[in-house]
Amino acid sequence: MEKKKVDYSVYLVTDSRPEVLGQRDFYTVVEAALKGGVTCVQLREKTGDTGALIQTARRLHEITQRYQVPLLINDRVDVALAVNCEGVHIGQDDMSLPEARRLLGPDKIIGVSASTPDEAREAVKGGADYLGIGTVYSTQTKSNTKHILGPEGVRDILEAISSFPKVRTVCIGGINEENAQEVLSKSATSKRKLDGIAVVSAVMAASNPLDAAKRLASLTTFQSSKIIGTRAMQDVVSSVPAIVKAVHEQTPLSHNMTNLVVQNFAANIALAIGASPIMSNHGDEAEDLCKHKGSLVINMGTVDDKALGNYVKALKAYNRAGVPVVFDPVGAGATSVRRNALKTLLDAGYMDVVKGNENEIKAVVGDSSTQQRGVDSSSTLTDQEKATMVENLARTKETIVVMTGVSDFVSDGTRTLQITNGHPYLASITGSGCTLGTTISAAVAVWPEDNLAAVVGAILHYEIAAEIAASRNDVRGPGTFIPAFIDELYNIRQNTSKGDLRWLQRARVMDVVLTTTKILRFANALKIPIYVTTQNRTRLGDTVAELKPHLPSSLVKADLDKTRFSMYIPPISTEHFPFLASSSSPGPGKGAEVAIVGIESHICVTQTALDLLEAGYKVYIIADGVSSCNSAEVPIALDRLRQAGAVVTTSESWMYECMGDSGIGEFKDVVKIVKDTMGDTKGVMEGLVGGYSNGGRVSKI
Ligand SMILES: Cc1ncc(COP(=O)(O)OP(=O)(O)O)c(N)n1
Ligand SMILES: Cc1nc(C(=O)O)sc1CCOP(=O)(O)O
Repeated sequence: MEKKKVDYSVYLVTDSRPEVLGQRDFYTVVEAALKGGVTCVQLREKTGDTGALIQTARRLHEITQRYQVPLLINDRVDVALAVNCEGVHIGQDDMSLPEARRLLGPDKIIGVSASTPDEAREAVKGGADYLGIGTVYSTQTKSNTKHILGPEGVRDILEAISSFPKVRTVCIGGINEENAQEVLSKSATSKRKLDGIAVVSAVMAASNPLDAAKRLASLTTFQSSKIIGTRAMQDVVSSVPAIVKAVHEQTPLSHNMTNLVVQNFAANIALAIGASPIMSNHGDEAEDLCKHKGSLVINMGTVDDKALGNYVKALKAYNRAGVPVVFDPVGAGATSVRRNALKTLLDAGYMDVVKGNENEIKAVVGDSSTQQRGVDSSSTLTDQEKATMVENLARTKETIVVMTGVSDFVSDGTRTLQITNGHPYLASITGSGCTLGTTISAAVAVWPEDNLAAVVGAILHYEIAAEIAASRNDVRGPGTFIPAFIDELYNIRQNTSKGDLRWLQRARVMDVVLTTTKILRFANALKIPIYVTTQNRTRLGDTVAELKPHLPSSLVKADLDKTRFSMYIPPISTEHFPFLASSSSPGPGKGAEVAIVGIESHICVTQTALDLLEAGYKVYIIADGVSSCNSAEVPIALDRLRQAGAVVTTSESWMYECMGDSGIGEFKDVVKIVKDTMGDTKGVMEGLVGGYSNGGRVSKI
């Protein structure tokens, strides 16, 4: 058994104690686990004399050999030598690694336990073949565990050994069917991920060890490259340089099954961004190609029956290998042939990213209201509707959805971003949408920990290159744009690899405005007056476009530009909200309530709230509707305002407080708003739990 080829994906560590095994026969249980798909076995016996241990090891080795699975002995080099099995696993307090290597020789496997980055570094430098990284979660199986690492601690260790690509890694401690995928995906870094999970009780104590092993094997094989969780938009954008650099350094294989029109262009784009393209439309080749751990693009631009069969074969092969697939349903709504092809492909497997223009995404959703003409990209939806469509689709399909257009919308079902980079020349050349798919494929291949960030990175790389190319003096139209575009894709990745990130200053990414939209829809339903201000409009920009449909003139009582940080400026302060204690002018009256949403909680929101409180008003701060460029400012500002007498609450809580009674006529409308925005609210609130708000604001970088 060649040690380099050992599969560590489902690593069984045995335990023959009755509290784990019950009355069952030890060998029968291990053999059932092997039948279920265990790929490596460690004999771990903490008691008993050496003679008995050698006997057990010898018998177990006969079994594991039949399944061509390596047997390793926990702690005991002497026993491994006596039975001539494949190797040992040693802990930090056991025989030293150099001594074990001296006794076992270069061909035997030596695994070493690591619970810190230092221990891991030392073990890999000392020549360990694999690391057992633990303890991940608390466990009943081992009493003297040191640190509970969680997936993040495992990730730190993987990070620490990123320059040792040959050493293999498994995690151990409390791993089971429930948490296996989470650990595998959350611990992955851009450079490496775990090679497997090591379990004791999840198999040894399972009522059906064969099925338990089978399920664990399927979880590790289908290790998805996506993580659903909420991070601030800034986190997504801050990963972009590392993503572009990772493509440059890792040269991932981008396997394109694409239409005849763009094959050559797609290969050139892949090379320009640093990927390694292969244009293979033969489904049977996928089985070999997916082993390179790159990614697959299925672009159904010139689909026919034969092509469809090939796509299905390739999709299944990549899914089996857990390697990402980017799907471009070109022209999906145009003909019944394409609609059927779309259905076949969606039923055949899992797509990590679905990318299309508005009509194509509508076809994926199953909306046949628009008859698509060819592969055109006409638009009937508002930005808000597009954002909602990609978000809902991403949530139901548990994938990343990209809707391209003048603005691109990207969502993982929780985080929804709008990107407004690019240049009209992209719409004047053939294959620009298709080759964006190629660019995305390279990014998701190197950035498994966050597919959304990978997709955003790819879009920014692609669209900013287009902007820079279009602004060059030598570009006079779409024809001269193409070579300049390829050059700029190349320049961006070269510059990024040298740390020059000036290109990224052009990024225009917005978190789709979540809470403020909800609050405005609510204000519309209940006819609550709205006051709008902007801070130095000419320099910092107008109120964001997404909010405009929710700002009818009948409700907007003031829309002012200001330089003062507080919104409490004339005529708001003089006519609408006069100082209650001294003013005799008509105002909303004592006890009138004002809810505040908006940006820079520690500046404008704070100053406005303090002024209104001083003037005698009851002030609600909608915590999930305020933000700051520096997220650490938000909780400090909210604390201060709470102490000053403001009510700090959530959008939903405020809305129900305003209504007071489900008997009111508008109640049904409000419930609909709450339901429509449930996903947004969840995402924003998860951000808040992390200590800050990223909702209700527009952040530009
Ligand atoms: C795969 C794997 N990883 C870690 C351990 C723990 O080994 P060790 O540190 O020697 O502790 P004991 O379990 O032997 O007390 C392991 N056995 N296997
Ligand atoms: C053998 C072992 N080593 C650990 C470490 O942290 O190094 S935890 C552990 C026991 C793992 O058992 P279970 O999968 O039943 O939780």
